[in-house]
Amino acid sequence: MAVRKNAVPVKSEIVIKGRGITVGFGERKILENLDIDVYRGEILGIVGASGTGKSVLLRTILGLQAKVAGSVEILGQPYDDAEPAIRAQIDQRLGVLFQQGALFSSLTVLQNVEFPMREHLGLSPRLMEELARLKIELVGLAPEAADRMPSELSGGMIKRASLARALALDPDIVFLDEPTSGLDPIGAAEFDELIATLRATLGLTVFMVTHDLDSLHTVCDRIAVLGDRHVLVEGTMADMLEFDNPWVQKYFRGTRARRLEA
Ligand SMILES: Nc1ncnc2c1ncn2[C@@H]1O[C@H](COP(=O)(O)OP(=O)(O)OP(=O)(O)O)[C@@H](O)[C@H]1O
Repeated sequence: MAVRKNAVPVKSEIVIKGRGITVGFGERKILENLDIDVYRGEILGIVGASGTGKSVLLRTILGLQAKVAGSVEILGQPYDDAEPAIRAQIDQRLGVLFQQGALFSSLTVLQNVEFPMREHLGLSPRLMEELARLKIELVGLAPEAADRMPSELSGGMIKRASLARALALDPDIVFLDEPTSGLDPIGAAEFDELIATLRATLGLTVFMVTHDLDSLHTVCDRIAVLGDRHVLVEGTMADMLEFDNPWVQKYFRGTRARRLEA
């Protein structure tokens, strides 16, 4: 299924600005003096060899991982050292889909989607339920899925339910950690299609950690490659193909990549 990139982002407004980010565990530095910009409306794919720190970067931007040095601005405001009230305001504009979906196993899909609404919005139960059901529909789940427990869902449905929860507060930016991992190729392509559609219709900015070359080809406007503890290269797929680095060349021009181009 061909995915069209409907909304071409204008490279003007930076919505995530990371500068000099350094993160270490004990003596071991995972990220060092890393700079990153994410532009409003774009789908940015973060790639890199296993263990290069992609998830650590995502967690650091979100303030879930302590850094040794550096700063993070989100939506034009300092985020990492913001007052709790300001930070809570920014948090409401962010949605996150963690690698394993991370739904609350003891809550139904509906209750999972309602969870952030209950935390942040003072809505009546009826309105909250209506909104949550809309989000569930938005991500392509059947209405009946709302009343299922996470254990009763397929991998693809879990991803969609998690995305519905990530969208619960109408975020400006969505963070996705390997959203298509564990999905079969058709499920993965459908998920990519969903991301592209949501970006086009809701104007989302998407920060996506992925190993999925299909996603990089079909939905990402830009790609940032992590390596040697920082962003080795960032740009379009065409830029990746031109970049003179053995790992980047092998990754983007290797057998699996060539199969995609065929
Ligand atoms: N809490 C932690 N304590 C110690 N080391 C950690 C911790 N979290 C991550 N690491 C280490 O940091 C490095 C980067 O981890 P990270 O999960 O960000 O890698 P990744 O690039 O996302 O990998 P993958 O593609 O395999 O998911 C790894 O070596 C990992 O073992």
